[in-house]
Amino acid sequence: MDDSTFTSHLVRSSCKACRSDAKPLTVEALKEALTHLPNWQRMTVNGTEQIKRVFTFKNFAQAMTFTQQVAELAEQENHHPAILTEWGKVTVSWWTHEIGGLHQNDLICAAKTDQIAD
Ligand SMILES: C[C@H](O)[C@H](O)[C@H]1CNC2=NC(N)=NC(=O)C2=N1
Repeated sequence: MDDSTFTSHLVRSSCKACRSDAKPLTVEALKEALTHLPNWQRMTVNGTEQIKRVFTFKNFAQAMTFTQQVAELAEQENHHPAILTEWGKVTVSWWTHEIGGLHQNDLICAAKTDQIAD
């Protein structure tokens, strides 16, 4: 599957309400997904797997506008990231609190975050 087919499927999806017994992404599914979302990096924070991307901007105001757009996405999807807004730079991290790890919802939100930045 090419990148745009994979990511346009994610962008057209919506987050599902996630319970603590929801299935985390398998290692293979995550690896495959990240080949199509190449700007996102896996990382582990206090034992929790997350995906993170740094977005760059010309100034603080543009970084803040993007931050607000990501906040609106989070409210629409009822799925919420960690966001660090700095001068010219916004760091967005997605993971699923309910399962303490990565879920399909995080891929959907990563693809939608990319779309906001494009
Ligand atoms: C009760 C409410 O639906 C949940 O707390 C939602 C809200 N936003 C969320 N955001 C994220 N990233 N993970 C969650 O598990 C989550 N759960």
